[in-house]
Amino acid sequence: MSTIQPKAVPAPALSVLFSREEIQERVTQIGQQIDADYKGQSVVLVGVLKGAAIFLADLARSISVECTFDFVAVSSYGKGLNSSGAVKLIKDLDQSVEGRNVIVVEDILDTGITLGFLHQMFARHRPKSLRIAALLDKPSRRIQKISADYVGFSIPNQFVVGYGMDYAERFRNLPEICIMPPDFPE
Ligand SMILES: O=P(O)(O)OC[C@H]1O[C@H](OP(=O)(O)OP(=O)(O)O)[C@H](O)[C@@H]1O
Ligand SMILES: Nc1nc2[nH]cnc2c(=O)[nH]1
Repeated sequence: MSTIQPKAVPAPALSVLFSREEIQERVTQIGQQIDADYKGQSVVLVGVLKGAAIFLADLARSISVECTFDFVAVSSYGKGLNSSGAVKLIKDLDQSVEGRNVIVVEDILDTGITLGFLHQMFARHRPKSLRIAALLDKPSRRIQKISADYVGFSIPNQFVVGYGMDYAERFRNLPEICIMPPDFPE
């Protein structure tokens, strides 16, 4: 197993869970699946900031059906490893999605609280269709009953960083997805 050593501070190494090649291959496959599912139609990719930004950027370039982007932001986690359980909308959609094919793009589906909240909210906008693409899924952590239509990888209960995902806002720019050791200093 390969590791990444954070440079700024003396800290434990991060072990690589998925390499950039593995991620790219899976994102390409999801893009092909979306192309097949929405052939001849257009989609709105709605990214959930900030974690999904990099996945959305790669996924969008892996699909060839007509697509537009929008972004929402919610707050739920703060800076630690555990959810507060409360979701608040910080940034709403810029444009109406009524009658559109919406794909909500998330980096990770964990307790399901964030996507449960967003799914309910988007359903009220009466889209033509509403689906979820989550790069990572941690089914063992689920509190809210929700599943993604497109899943990159199903993973066990480990806190991960990289490819958009952070620990206290750090490591979002790692091209790999790495496991954060529980004793990592804040
Ligand atoms: O299924 P859940 O338990 O709700 O967890 C998933 C959410 O947690 C992360 O967001 P975070 O609040 O860390 O914000 P970020 O996207 O800005 O990193 C992730 O991006 C999801 O939005
Ligand atoms: N960065 C990060 N955010 C999360 N939010 C819910 N689970 C995770 C995780 O494993 N990593």
